Amino acid sequence: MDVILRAESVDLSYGSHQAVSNAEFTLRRGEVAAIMGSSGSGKSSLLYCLAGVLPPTNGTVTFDGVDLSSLPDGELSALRRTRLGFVFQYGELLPELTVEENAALPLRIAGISKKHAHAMASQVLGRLGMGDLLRRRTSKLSGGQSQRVAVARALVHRPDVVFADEPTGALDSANASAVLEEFLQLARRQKTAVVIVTHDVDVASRADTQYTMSDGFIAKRVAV
Ligand SMILES: Nc1ncnc2c1ncn2[C@@H]1O[C@H](COP(=O)(O)OP(=O)(O)OP(=O)(O)O)[C@@H](O)[C@H]1O
Repeated sequence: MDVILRAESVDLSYGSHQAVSNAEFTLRRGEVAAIMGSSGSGKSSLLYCLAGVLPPTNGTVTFDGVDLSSLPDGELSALRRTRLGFVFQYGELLPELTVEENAALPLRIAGISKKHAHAMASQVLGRLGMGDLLRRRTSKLSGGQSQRVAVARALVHRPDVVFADEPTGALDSANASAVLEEFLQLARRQKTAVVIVTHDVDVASRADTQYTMSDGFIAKRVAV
């Protein structure tokens, strides 16, 4: 399988504090990688570098053969919008919009017609068991339902890579497990690679590759 994302000798410092040191990371198309480690070990910081959200202090991140630091800001934002997806712990939906409108947002921003965008969103939402709630405002959803909408929004435009930071951390364990299973199944089905930051060993056990961070270093890499 070809490599979609690669980090080489990546450091990230916040002022004098070095949060990531000399990270080497390779992600193939369709691969699921988990990043584990104790609180403050640098997991989110590494994820932000990989996602092109924060530029590394040293080293390079290459997406589909392109060094992210070589892209002007506008091109980097466009790449993030069109080829990447993001899921966070609390979903971060727009409460005034419906389930369908929230999930369709990446397509609408890309200029796709409302009709087409909503058709694609409702298909993904259906796969996540949300087909009966398309017109509900997201302020009226349970935590598990909200997280499914966040997953649908991250996958709807069939990105190459989805970055997920503790995506089910706000859910109870039964709900977390169900949402995660659906998320990874759908990602694998559409060959979207996933980088998932998690504290949960069960979550990491479903990945193809597990990275463990300690004090900013990748201490271990295991192919499951
Ligand atoms: N914006 C920032 N400014 C300064 N220091 C930061 C900033 N963000 C994170 N840090 C520090 O960098 C280190 C790594 O933080 P990071 O959030 O990447 O860890 P993490 O492993 O994701 O932690 P957690 O599991 O608690 O979310 C920590 O010592 C943290 O305090």
